[in-house]
Amino acid sequence: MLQATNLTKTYGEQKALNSLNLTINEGEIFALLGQNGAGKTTTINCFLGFIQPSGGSASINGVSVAENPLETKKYLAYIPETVMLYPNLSGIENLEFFSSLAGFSYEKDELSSFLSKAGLQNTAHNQRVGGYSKGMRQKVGIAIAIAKKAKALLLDEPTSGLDPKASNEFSEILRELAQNGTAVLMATHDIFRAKEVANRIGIMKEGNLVSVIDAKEISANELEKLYLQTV
Ligand SMILES: Nc1ncnc2c1ncn2[C@@H]1O[C@H](COP(=O)(O)OP(=O)(O)OP(=O)(O)O)[C@@H](O)[C@H]1O
Repeated sequence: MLQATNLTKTYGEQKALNSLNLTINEGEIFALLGQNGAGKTTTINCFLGFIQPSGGSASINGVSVAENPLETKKYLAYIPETVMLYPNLSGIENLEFFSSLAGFSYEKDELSSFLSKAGLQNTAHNQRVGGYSKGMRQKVGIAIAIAKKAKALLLDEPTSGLDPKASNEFSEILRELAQNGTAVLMATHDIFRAKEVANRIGIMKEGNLVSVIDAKEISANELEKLYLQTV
């Protein structure tokens, strides 16, 4: 579903991303770990079409992002560290607006059911987003992904700043989305969360994907050791 082929991004002399080869299948959650500056956000931005690769390609559902950015955006949902929403609109109104941008028109009760699926408590659906906690805003981001029927979900440090319970709930919902066939690529600094939620974990260093590990085959402690040895 998500495929990087020799994907490279250079800034002057510096290789932010060096010939990345990676395939993430439907229903799979892939977590990218790596120090600040390792190339995680660059990878995500290439899939989003926010930056043009210097070489190689990123494709989604077999379609090249660089050649067909409008088409590939239809397959995608993106959750950054802080989901940007309109603070004066309610959760439902934000969801209505962002799903309409993606070409979907839903009744209020359908919008409400997407927010519930994303784990947002019913009492919050009609409240202004300006009063939401960070975790509640992230859940609206998930609801947008559900409403867009995204085939691929890209997340950049989505649980940073969430309390452990909110982070755990977030992971549960990611797993449900994956079970329904979504391919998930998540950049994170949270080794424990990566181990808990992902099927495979990649460790990046200086633009290179240096290890890819099956999450079932490693404990959180072993993963931390491997991470520290790698970066
Ligand atoms: N617009 C830019 N101009 C020049 N260099 C850039 C630009 N964007 C990113 N870089 C460089 O590319 C490298 C990879 O950055 P990237 O943001 O992908 O790292 P990251 O792994 O996401 O880090 P973090 O964990 O801090 O988010 C870094 O060395 C960064 O300085």
